[in-house]
Amino acid sequence: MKIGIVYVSKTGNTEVAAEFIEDGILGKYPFIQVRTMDIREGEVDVEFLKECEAVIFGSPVYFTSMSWELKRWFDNSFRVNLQGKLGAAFVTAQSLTGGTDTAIMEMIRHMLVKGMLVYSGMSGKNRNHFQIGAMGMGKNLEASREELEAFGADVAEKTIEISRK
Ligand SMILES: Cc1cc2nc3c(=O)[nH]c(=O)nc-3n(C[C@H](O)[C@H](O)[C@H](O)COP(=O)(O)O)c2cc1C
Repeated sequence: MKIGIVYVSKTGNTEVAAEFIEDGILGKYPFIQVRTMDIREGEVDVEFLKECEAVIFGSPVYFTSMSWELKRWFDNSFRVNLQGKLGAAFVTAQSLTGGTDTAIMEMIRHMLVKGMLVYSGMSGKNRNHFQIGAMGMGKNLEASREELEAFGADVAEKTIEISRK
């Protein structure tokens, strides 16, 4: 089983969040092959993505939107077929009310256009959080570690559940 984490990070926060999510997946499901892929570093491996059962997208919030680099990736990757795969989204931001929801919704819209099955990560430990996706506060990401790890584990659990059906 494979899960890809595709993200943009300029000052490192979203990268750390991606690593927390990866830790959360592997901490509970060490048999899953997880790859974090930084768009700015050209790390996205399309062949790996095609083999994934789930793909998690991450972005910093830029003026209440996803980053333009992730938008560009979606725009340029219309031939990357992710149909039927589970999708989930996370952002990092400076402010709780700084557009985290709107940025996540933009990412979700792109996943829907790709025919992905979108999952919020809202069950188990995150029952009262992450109603549409996950978020970490950029200035103190360590405070979000536990939630981001739980989000990763939760997405992995749902991926396993769906794949067994
Ligand atoms: C151009 C720009 C626009 C930003 N706009 C917002 C915003 O609208 N709301 C918010 O909460 N944070 C905003 N931020 C803060 C970033 O979302 C936050 O610092 C994020 O964690 C950066 O992620 P990175 O370190 O992975 O690049 C903005 C930062 C930049 C550089």
